[in-house]
Amino acid sequence: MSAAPVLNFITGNANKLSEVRTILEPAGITVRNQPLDLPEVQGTLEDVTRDKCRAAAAAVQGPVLVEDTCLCFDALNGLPGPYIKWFMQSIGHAGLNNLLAAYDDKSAEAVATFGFSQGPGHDVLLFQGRTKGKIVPPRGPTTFGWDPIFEYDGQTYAEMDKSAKNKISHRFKALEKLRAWIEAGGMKA
Ligand SMILES: O=P(O)(O)OP(=O)(O)OP(=O)(O)OC[C@H]1O[C@@H](n2cnc3c(O)ncnc32)[C@H](O)[C@@H]1O
Ligand SMILES: [Mg+2]
Repeated sequence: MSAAPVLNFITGNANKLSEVRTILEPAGITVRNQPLDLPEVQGTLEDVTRDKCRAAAAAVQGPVLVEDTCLCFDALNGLPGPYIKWFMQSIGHAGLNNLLAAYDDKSAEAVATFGFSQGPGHDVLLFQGRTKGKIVPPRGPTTFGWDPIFEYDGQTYAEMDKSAKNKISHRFKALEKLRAWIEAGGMKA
């Protein structure tokens, strides 16, 4: 019998860590964590995650999992995208709504891109999940980032039960791909 898979998820975000654990642990995958604050380059969603993963592997000198989350507004050709963290910190929920005031199209996509590396010098494998929704004035608890302004099927992420979010979220869809790869023996290759 092979040993149960263990991932070292490098993130400083406690909410992300909690969702990843909730989604992967029922599949028998153990998620450890080192809360390093990694530098994040500018570029495509994939560039950002690849670079973050290489930096994490170099920092811990071993196998790592990282994730970068983007919130892409269709009317703005995908922006703020990977820069959503800085937009959230500087203009908040109201400012993000105001960015779309001039447009009828409020549609947006939440994207999670996980990167896995066996360690320094190894390739970075990407696992991406996308969920479409729309940007609305905030509703629900303000526990996690932009959850209150991202509406999916009539409810904001913040209004949904955690278990409901974890069945349709960008993060869940990306982790389904990661889980399938692990179950196919990918981590041992
Ligand atoms: O250490 P890392 O993993 O980088 O954690 P972070 O908080 O810096 O996260 P990102 O660089 O991926 O930036 C994404 C931003 O989007 C927020 N965010 C990520 N996932 C979210 C989700 O599912 N719902 C709401 N907000 C989310 C998060 O709080 C950040 O402000
Ligand atoms: Mg970050």
